[in-house]
This record gives sequence, C-alpha cells and structure tokens, in this order.
Amino acid sequence: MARAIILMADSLGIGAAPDADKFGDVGANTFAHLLKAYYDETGSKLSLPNLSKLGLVDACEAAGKEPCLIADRNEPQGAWGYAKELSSGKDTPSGHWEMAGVPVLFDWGYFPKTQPSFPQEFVDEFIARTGIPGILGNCHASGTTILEQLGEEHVKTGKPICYTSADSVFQIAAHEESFGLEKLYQVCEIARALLDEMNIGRVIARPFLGSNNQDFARTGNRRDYSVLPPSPTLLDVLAKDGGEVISIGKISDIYAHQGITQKHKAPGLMNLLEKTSEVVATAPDHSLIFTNLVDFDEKFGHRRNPVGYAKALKEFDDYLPTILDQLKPDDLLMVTADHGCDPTFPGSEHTREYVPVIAYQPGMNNTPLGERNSFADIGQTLAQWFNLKALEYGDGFIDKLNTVK
Ligand SMILES: O=P(O)(O)O[C@H]1O[C@H](CO)[C@@H](O)[C@H]1O
Ligand SMILES: [Mn+2]
Ligand SMILES: [Mn+2]
Repeated sequence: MARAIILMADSLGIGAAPDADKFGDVGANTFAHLLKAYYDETGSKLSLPNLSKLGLVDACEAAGKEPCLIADRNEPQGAWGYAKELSSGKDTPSGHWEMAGVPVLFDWGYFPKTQPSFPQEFVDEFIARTGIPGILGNCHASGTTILEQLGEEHVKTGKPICYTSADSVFQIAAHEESFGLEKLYQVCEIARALLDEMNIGRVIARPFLGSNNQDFARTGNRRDYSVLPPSPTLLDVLAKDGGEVISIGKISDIYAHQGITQKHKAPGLMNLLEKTSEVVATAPDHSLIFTNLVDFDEKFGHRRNPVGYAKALKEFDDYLPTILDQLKPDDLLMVTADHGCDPTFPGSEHTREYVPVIAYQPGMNNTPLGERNSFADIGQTLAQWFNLKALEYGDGFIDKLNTVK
C-alpha cells in the first residue's frame, strides 16, 4: 500500500508553453522572472535550497531556456521535468482537472471585455431571483482594484460587485458584515445555476471586510462554485477504490466536491502547509493528500508582486523539510502547478506556461523526466502508484521511480 502527497503551487509556471502565442503570453516565465525581480530589488539571489533539491530550478531552466538567478542551488535528488497543457484554457479548473487525468478539451464560456460584460437577460434574471437591488461592476477587473473603486458604493447601496476576467468566471464581491457572508454564498448559488447553460467554469464568492475604499481587504472565506469535471478524475477513481482523498485548501471546491473523502480549509500559506504536515502524520495507507497553495496566485501573481511572490516561495522552501522528513518509504511527494501567472507580465491575468513535474521519494537519485505532453502524466503516474486502472490521458513515469511499495 502507498500514499501520495501533491503540493499544487498555484500559478508557479516555469516558462512559456509552445502555444503561448495563442494567449499573448510569449516570453512569460513566472519562476525565472520573480527570481530576477527579487535580485534586482535586493541585490541578492533568492535562496531556495529545498525546492532546488527537488529539481525545480533544473526543470525551469530546461523548460524556460533562461537562467534562474538563485542562491544555494542543489543538485536534484528527485525526479523532475516539465509539462505542457492539453486543455484549451489556462485557468485553475483546467490545470487541476488535467493533472488528475481529465483535460478540458472544450471551450469554456467567456464574458467579453466590453462594459457591460454580462448579458442583460442574465443580469435581470439574477436580480429577480436573488432580490438584490442591482449589481455594480459588470466588467473585467482585478479583484483588489475594483474594491478600491466600488467598495463604498457597495456598502451604501447593497448591490454586490460582479466582475470577470480572461478566465471563465463570474466573481461576486460583497462585504461580509453589511451584505452578510451567508447571503453572499446564497447569491453565488443562484448565479451558479443560471450560468451553467453559458458554460461558465466558476462562480467565486469574494467576501471582504473594512470600512472605506482604502482599507477594504478580502477575507479567507472565498468560495469557488465549479461545474463538475466532464469525466471521472483520479480523485474519483481512488475514492471508489476505497482510498482516502484528502483536500487541503480549495482542492475540494475546484473538483466540485467530487471524489473527496475529507476536507480541511486553512487560511494562508503557512496554515495550509502546517495542515498538510498534520494530515501527513496521520493519513492511512492508500491516501492522496492534495493541497492547493493559492496565495502564490491570488496574493502575488494576479497582484503583479514578484518580490512578494519570491518571499512566499522562500517560506514554502523553509517549511518543506518538515514535510520531507515525515515521508515514509512508500510515500510519493509531487510538486506541480496549474498554470502560470507571471508577476512581471502586463495585466493581471494567468500566463500559458509549462508547469513543474516533480516527484520525490526518500533516497531518490537525480532523475530527469524531460518534457511531458500533458499535466495528466502526473495523474497517470499516481494511478499506477495506487494500482488503479489506467486513466484515459497521460503517460505515467512510474518506471522512473523507486517502486518500493
Ligand atoms: O483579481 P482576482 O479577483 O484575484 O481574480 C483572479 O482570480 C480568479 C480566479 O482564479 C481569476 O479569474 C482572476 O481574475
Ligand atoms: Mn490557479
Ligand atoms: Mn488565478
């Protein structure tokens, strides 16, 4: 029997994907560019000895074909490679589902960049069904900027702030106290039902607190309402086989709560890592412990804050030995990402990038995995690791690992 741990570093891309031109993302490289920004600002190279030991730096240099400005670089002691994405979008559900063996080959519905962005018929129906006095926003926006612009008006009028992005999303921001958290969740559920027919991937509740446009801040009570993955994922197959699938952070939301047997939420990077360590200490055999580290994307990638991103990666790196030291011989640790979000790139959107494919077991040697054709290679390898039936997509690389199960 065996266990696996996936640490999904949300948005940690490692170089523009071969089809980046279709997304306007040629030249993007989240990891290499945040390292450079950190060096430019501080005059020192960022030290990430543990992530480099796992092969992240080698993977980025192989994928992104540019040097990484890094201190304390170690030779990899794990399997490392880089994967391109088969899915048509560069969004979070596509990246996560593809990793779990279900690439999104259809096109999501998207809202246009015009203002208003949302069809009038939908807005009318949404208002009628929820009883809200109207909506604010109705445009493409960065979620923090729009709070500075419309937060006070929202509190005064009770109209939620509705906005979208290049992703297939309908986001609703509302004040936790004046509007109410439960009411925000109810309004999101109504929007979710209305948006299914437009093929919108996610409705996202974006609660916030504060008293004026200068100090509004989003809280940890974000909730994502995703549609169901189009076919069973690795998570479904493992849960059906009697395994434990333990979601930490927003994993459960992203898979629409399918194939999850336990879930834990925790606010912020350190709490998510600590919760992961706690679960690794107790999870039984045949468990998948799956953590999404959302701060990299939400707090730094979309906010175009490369130095903040670098410091958060350093915290991750500092914490990693705690988890690595807990691994038993039949545990497999994977580190990957769901898309890029280059914090030095124009705009505030994701970037189409290669993601790291890192697999580590205690006692492993340096094992290059090369370029992988799909994120699904991770899911397929895990299907092999758990002795499950093969998934429809993905080339597993179990033969490259020390199969000590
Ligand atoms: O600017 P914020 O609200 O963080 O929104 C970002 O978060 C959404 C979900 O990941 C993306 O669609 C992106 O627009
Ligand atoms: Mn993401
Ligand atoms: Mn994002």
